[in-house]
Amino acid sequence: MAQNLATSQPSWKKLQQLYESKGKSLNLRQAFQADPARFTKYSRQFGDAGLDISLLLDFSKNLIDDDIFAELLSLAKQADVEGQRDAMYAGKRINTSEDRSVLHVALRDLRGEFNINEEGINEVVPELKHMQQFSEAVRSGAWKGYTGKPINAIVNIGIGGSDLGPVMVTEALKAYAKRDLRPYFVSNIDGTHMAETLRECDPETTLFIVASKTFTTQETMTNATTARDWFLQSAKDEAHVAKHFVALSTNTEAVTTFGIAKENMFRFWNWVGGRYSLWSAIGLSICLIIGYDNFEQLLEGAHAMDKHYKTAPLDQNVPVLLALLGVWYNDFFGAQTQALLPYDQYLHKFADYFQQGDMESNGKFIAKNGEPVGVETGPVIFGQSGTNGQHAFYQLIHQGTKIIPCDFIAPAQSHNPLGEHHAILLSNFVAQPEALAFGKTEDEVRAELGAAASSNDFLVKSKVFPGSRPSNSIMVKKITPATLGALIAMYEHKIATQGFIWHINSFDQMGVELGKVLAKKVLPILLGKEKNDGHDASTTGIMDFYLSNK
Ligand SMILES: O=P(O)(O)OC[C@H]1O[C@H](O)[C@@H](O)[C@@H](O)[C@@H]1O
Repeated sequence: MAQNLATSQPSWKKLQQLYESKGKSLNLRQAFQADPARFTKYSRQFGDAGLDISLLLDFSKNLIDDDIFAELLSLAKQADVEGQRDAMYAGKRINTSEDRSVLHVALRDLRGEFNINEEGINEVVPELKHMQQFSEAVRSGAWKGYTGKPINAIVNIGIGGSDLGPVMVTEALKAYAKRDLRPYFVSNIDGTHMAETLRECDPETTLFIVASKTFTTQETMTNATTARDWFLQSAKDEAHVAKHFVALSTNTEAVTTFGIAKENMFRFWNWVGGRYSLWSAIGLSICLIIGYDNFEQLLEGAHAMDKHYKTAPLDQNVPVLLALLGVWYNDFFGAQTQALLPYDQYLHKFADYFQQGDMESNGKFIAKNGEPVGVETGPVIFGQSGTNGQHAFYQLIHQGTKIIPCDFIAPAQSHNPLGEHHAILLSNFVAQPEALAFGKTEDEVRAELGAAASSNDFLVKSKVFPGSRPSNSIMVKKITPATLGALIAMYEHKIATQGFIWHINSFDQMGVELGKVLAKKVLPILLGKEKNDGHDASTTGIMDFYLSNK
């Protein structure tokens, strides 16, 4: 099995040589001067006329040339990205540690085009119908609270994948939101999160959605119990819970034990990973806020990207190209991070969402064969909506000592075309990658400063931008539900492709377990039910401090 490790691919060694011989010193000014066709060569478009999706990926400002690009594509071939991708679409149990198939693509395959055969697949469309009926009843006011009033606040109680997707998408598609239905998302076990939310809610008009794949997550169960207690303080009668609490889960037994009726449960299946679950029943809050038809458009947009990823040749395949460029920096340049920089205020949660999407998927040190992976795996994802990031951390991206590959993302059309705002926003979206790629030389700085340059050499040096700092520019026509669906699916497939190359299992998340187990062990000490012993000196010291200060 060792031959499956990324380092055993012949192209891995060739890429190392290419990095040494020219990658690390590649100069983007010279590359663009030498090749007038560079943009044409290193950009791709993805579109779907029916869904009105147009997407441009310009990857010409990357530290690649034709040899490097060809070798990256060979790496994808040698790592059998296509075979692993096909196994995913075929419902093979590619999540080998948990012996599960990985079928979020099935959630978006409403017409059964992928012919996937797995338990539960036939229930996808009926479950969507259930979501449609329920969301329409709530939105129209036909669904009434226990005193006969319509619902005006939705509180989604969930964490991780049962929170981040709905939060990100409802924010991203706020332009489509029903404004008299206020969305809240309570995730943190910190009582403040629930308390502050409840302060703004009325028990007579609030709908709680308890979202948890497993329905055992401590934060979610504790928050849901607190919400139910709060509700019952007013409603008194447990029979009213049915009008105000619904559950999204794979665990019917735990849902009914919690007291939520079966008909108020929206199901999904264990082949839906938490961080890929916004497309399932976990998306109910999205349906409620933007309406079912828009939710379906989101699914259709993702499906269009799923078809592209499944069928486009590697050198035309947008998620594959993004993945290969990421591997190039992550594994050969030693880049530790990847910045996601959407120039769209509605996408202000995009980077937060893909922190889980990427870091939980690819933060792995063991390869699928049980050996140490031997290469650098997933990057640290961070980001911020433009232009805010520019005034916060871009200094380091432009002039720091680290290489930070950036994805700049922007829509051509704004939902809020106020005066010149959008043109100004886009001028920054265009200028930042340009500045990163081409920089400013010492000669240029001297020419600009004139006489002042000769008296202050440090000033001159401080104003130099080294350039040749890599970025992708991704432009879409507009952030519609379908386009957003395609964008999210694009990154999902990018992440999966990298996992395929690194030969890791991108679909489990064992790394979240140990902390949870230890928290359960120390809780009785913090509650004063057990003595503070049995732990290391540091852990004991922290708990002592807490116990004497609480
Ligand atoms: O939906 P659940 O089961 O409550 O899980 C919530 C989250 O828990 C853990 O942190 C991980 O398993 C995540 O992948 C998951 O999204």
